Formats: sequence, C-alpha cells, structure tokens
Amino acid sequence: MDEDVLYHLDLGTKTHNLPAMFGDVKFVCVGGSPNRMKSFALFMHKELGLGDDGDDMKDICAGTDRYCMYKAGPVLSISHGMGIPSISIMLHELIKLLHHARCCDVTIIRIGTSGGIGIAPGSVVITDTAVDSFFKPRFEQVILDNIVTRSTELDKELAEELFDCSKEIPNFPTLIGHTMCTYDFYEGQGRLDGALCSFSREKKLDYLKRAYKAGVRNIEMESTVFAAMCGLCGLKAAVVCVTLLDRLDCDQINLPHDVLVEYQQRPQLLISNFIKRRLGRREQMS
Ligand SMILES: O=P(O)(O)O[C@@H]1C[C@H](O)[C@@H](CO)O1
Ligand SMILES: O=c1cc[nH]c(=O)[nH]1
Repeated sequence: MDEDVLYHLDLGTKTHNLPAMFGDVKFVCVGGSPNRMKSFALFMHKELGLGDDGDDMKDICAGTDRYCMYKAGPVLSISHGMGIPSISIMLHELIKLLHHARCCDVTIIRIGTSGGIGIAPGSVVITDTAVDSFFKPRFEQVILDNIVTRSTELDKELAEELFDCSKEIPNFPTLIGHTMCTYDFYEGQGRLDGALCSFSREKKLDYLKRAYKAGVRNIEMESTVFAAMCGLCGLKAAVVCVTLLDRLDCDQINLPHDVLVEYQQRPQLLISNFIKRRLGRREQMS
C-alpha cells in the first residue's frame, strides 16, 4: 500500500513517522479500560526511572476516543475495550503499527480482570491455553462466509517465566491455568443476574464445574482472539488476569472500590517486575 491509515488509532504511515515514534518498543501491554492502561503507563514510567513523574504523558491516540495509547520507554500501553470484536480491531492496527515501525522481539501481554472458578478472588491467573465456551483451544473467525478455526495456544515458556516472577512478590496468589473466553458477560458466562436468564442455578453450576474439570480457572472476553492473532503474527504473547470473584459462589461484582483497584493493580505489578527483570538481563548482556 502506498499509505496505511490505522483509522481506529488515528495514526498512519504518511502522517506519522512510525519507526521514530515506536521503533524501540519491546513490550506491549493491553487491557480493556483506558484508565487502567494510563495508570499502567505512569507506573512503568516511574518503575523504569524515566525522569519526571510522567504528568505530561500524552495519549498517542488522542485524535480518536476508540482506544488510548501511552508509551513509557520501551513499553507501549493500549486499551482495547470489551470483547472479541473490539480487541480484534485494535490488534489488527497495532500489529501493522509494529510492522511499519520495524519493531523486533516484541512481547505482548494482556493485563485484565476476570471471573475465577474455584479459586480465591484476587488470584492472578496466567493463561496457558485460551479456550472457547465449549472448553476447546480454538478461535472461530468468520471470513467471508467460511468459519476459519485458529489455534489459541500461548507461549508456554513466557507463562512459566511470568509464574517465576510472581514467586518473588510476597502474598501474591498466582497460578497457571486455562482461561475461557466468551462473547458475553452475562448469559455467555453462565450468570443468573443479567436482563435475560433462561437456565437454573443447578445448570449454571453444572456448567462451571465442567469448565473447572476441563482445566478452566478463569473467564474473560478477549483471550482466544488475542492468542490466535498474536500466534499467527509471530508475537510472543501472554494473558495475565486477576479474578474479581469466584463464580461458584456468586455472579455480582460488589467489591469495595479500594479492593477493586488493588486487585486490578496485581497484573500490573507482576508485569512491571517481569519487564524490569528482562531489561536488567538485556543490560547485563550488552
Ligand atoms: O481487560 P478487562 O478487565 O476489561 O477484561 C474483562 C473482560 C471484559 O472485557 C471485561 C468485562 O467486565 O473485563
Ligand atoms: O466475571 C467476570 C469478571 C471480569 N470479566 C469478565 O469477563 N468476567
């Protein structure tokens, strides 16, 4: 293409010098909420000792309100909204951005929230495999009028490295398990408290217990397409989500605000330790 307009990011190959803006990116962190991704960028700015307090950090995608994007040294922090269609659009444009910027050796991590199954709220789940609502490791993409099935395997070594990092943080409940990705927060995740509900409490529990038996430890709404797209494009990828509740106990998220904030910071803390460890290793090698 003579020009590539990354429409939803408000960036483009003719309007922006993408190699100059992004060529040094080594870590990309994505998550649903714009505020969370801004806080993460500010946190990384501080943790990496990048000078002032980052107060003047600008949203690189300020020209659009679809997504936000912040950069702290080699770390790019981007919001993706909720659900598969939203993250998928962002990933198409992000992956092209990384290509145009000639980035290499990039690690991409989704830092999110989720509902746990049979584990204590506040636990951090590092995904080994993302599965669909049938507990299958696949993402079905409709292309023209065909269903194309893609693998949702994630990088096992990266998951182990992250798990290793978690052990260095005191009182930090972390585990590796399957993550189920659904198309809906309510009926799609077996909730009884949506505007619509057509199944009994018994059916809900039977489904979630079968999910647990199949190795699922948490439920969210982006991991299958994230794993599939990153895998096909050769990006090393991980999914790290904190659980906000145990779905075997309840459906409503009614945590006090300060607890919710602290839980959401857990994946950020883990990823910050991981990035600092990786950067330290690179410095030792050079
Ligand atoms: O990254 P976040 O915390 O937004 O991810 C989960 C999955 C859905 O997008 C959303 C539902 O509350 O939270
Ligand atoms: O239960 C939950 C909590 C957060 N995100 C989800 O998708 N489900």
